[in-house]
Amino acid sequence: MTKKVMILPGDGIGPEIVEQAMAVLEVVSGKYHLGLSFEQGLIGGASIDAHGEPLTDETLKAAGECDAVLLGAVGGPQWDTLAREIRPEKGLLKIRSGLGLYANLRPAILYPQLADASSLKPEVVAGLDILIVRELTGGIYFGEPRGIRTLENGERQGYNTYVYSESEIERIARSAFEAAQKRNGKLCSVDKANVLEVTVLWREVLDRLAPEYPDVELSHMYVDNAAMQLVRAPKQFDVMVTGNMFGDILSDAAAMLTGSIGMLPSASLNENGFGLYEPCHGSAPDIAGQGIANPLATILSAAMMLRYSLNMGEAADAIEAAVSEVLEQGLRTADIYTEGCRKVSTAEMGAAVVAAL
Ligand SMILES: NC(=O)c1ccc[n+]([C@@H]2O[C@H](COP(=O)([O-])OP(=O)(O)OC[C@H]3O[C@@H](n4cnc5c(N)ncnc54)[C@H](O)[C@@H]3O)[C@@H](O)[C@H]2O)c1
Ligand SMILES: CC(C)[C@H](C(=O)O)[C@@H](O)C(=O)O
Ligand SMILES: [Mg+2]
Repeated sequence: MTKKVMILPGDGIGPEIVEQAMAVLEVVSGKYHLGLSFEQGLIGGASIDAHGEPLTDETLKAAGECDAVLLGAVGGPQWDTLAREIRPEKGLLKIRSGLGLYANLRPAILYPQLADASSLKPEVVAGLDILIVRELTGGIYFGEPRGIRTLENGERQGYNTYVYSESEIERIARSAFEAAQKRNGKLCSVDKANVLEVTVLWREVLDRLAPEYPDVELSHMYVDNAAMQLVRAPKQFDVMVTGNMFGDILSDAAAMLTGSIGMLPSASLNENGFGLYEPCHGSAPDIAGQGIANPLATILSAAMMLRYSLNMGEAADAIEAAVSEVLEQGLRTADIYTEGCRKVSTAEMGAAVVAAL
């Protein structure tokens, strides 16, 4: 039985890090007889250059017909001047929305070997293991109307709409409650219910569902406080659930607690468990082409793919153990480098994970 993975390397460091993750997948596929096969596609600027649009309908369809998708990153300054509709990031939004990938799981886990690389003091982050559950196909990212209009006085005005329907809130809330049940039974919902009606409704829906999950202790926090608490005392959190934009911002902040954004993987799932897997970071144009990007977030995303979408938990465990092993050996890409360690390139890090497997 073969499983087909759509590979979308994207732009910037995307192809560099995806190459390492594929090498890791090929090794585990052989070792654990997983029968993985791969199909390559274009997304982001790479697709704009080839087809004039950031994701073609054909690639979207092909991705949906695979068993899972592994993505690098999209975007870069060379496409910034294009019309808003054909920006590379639109390809990412199109695949998330087109495949119904509303549940974005972003685990921020501190590998103990990286305690010194964290932005916080080792004693504040030791043992950190947070799961951010971010709603990914709604909220202000997708709300209509949106655009830039000219007012009667000739001034231009930009506008977006922050909307969530009850059903959208309910399904992401259930994903978060269920995740909390599998972990430590603690769920913090993050909103701005002191100001925004859309998140008053968000809070109401969470409260309404809470009795169905008596083993989960639900709390609420305003997003500004949550940002502060994340960098003050992050271990108070276990599972956090929030909307699209707050989740985008909080997960980048959480990344630094683990040492680097280059360590944060993600899974984006639809209601059937079909998923797209990608690092939380972007295409890092400032270091693209230098061979120094950290491939571990992508490699860990590949592990999440094996676990969540392909039912290959043993191989996922092996990849995570191999990542831990290379960190134990003192290998560090530049972003997680601390004194006394050995600085390695993207390719060396990938090869070390393969060797550890
Ligand atoms: N999922 C995605 O594809 C995604 C996510 C975020 C940003 N973007 C896009 O990427 C482009 C650049 O955005 P940005 O600079 O704001 O964010 P970014 O995440 O690309 O980079 C932010 C900083 O983190 C560093 N960094 C990121 N990933 C790294 C890695 N694996 N190893 C080492 N260092 C790493 C970069 O060098 C940079 O200094 C933009 O076009 C943006 O829209 C895409
Ligand atoms: C590139 C952008 C559209 C994307 C987002 O905002 O979701 C990115 O920042 C992310 O976190 O995956
Ligand atoms: Mg982001």
